[in-house]
Amino acid sequence: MKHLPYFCLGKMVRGFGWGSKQLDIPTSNFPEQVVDNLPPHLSPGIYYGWASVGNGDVHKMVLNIGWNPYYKNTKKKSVENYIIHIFKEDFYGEILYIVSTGYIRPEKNFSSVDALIFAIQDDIEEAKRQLDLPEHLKLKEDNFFHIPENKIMNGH
Ligand SMILES: Cc1cc2nc3c(=O)[nH]c(=O)nc-3n(C[C@H](O)[C@H](O)[C@H](O)COP(=O)(O)O)c2cc1C
Ligand SMILES: Nc1ncnc2c1ncn2[C@@H]1O[C@H](COP(=O)(O)OP(=O)(O)O)[C@@H](O)[C@H]1O
Ligand SMILES: [Mg+2]
Repeated sequence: MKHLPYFCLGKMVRGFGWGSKQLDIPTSNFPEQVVDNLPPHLSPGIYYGWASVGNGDVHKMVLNIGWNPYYKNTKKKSVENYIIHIFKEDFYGEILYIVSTGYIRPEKNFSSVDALIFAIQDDIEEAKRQLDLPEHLKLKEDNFFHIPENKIMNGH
């Protein structure tokens, strides 16, 4: 996609609480300000890229932009990341820095929660493979991940 890579950052907020409870795949959700400021040409769907919590280590991630059709969330567009790393605790309120480097697929509806989980696991495997390719790997070292929190103006 020609508008990638897409860089963005924001303070993590609470979502619907479905990610860890029902799917065992927690997703850190961006605030409304980030969702409303997405470039219009960035299509909803599943992406992969790199993420860092509060200037910490940079990890592989998968990103979902959309309306979670399985949960019939038609009202509120969400932008959420599963970071491919085990964290010891939650990090609500911290700043998440991400860069999306590639697109996987559109959001879909599923006939069961297990089918949704399998699809997300496939996305995670695809992300891991793609992000090892040099064109994606190079973004892991981008200076964007080292912007100190006190230098961030208006979320950019
Ligand atoms: C990589 C990835 C792919 C996803 N794909 C879909 C999808 O195709 N359809 C869907 O309804 N939800 C999809 N989801 C969204 C989950 O339904 C979502 O993470 C869940 O609703 C958690 O929401 P919450 O953070 O508000 O609790 C995806 C999430 C991730 C991280
Ligand atoms: N690997 C991870 N990726 C993303 N979020 C994680 C991860 N591990 C722990 N978390 C925490 O889990 C929270 C999200 O859980 P989730 O069940 O999706 O709830 P919510 O609906 O509030 O987003 C994140 O905000 C973050 O603090
Ligand atoms: Mg979430």
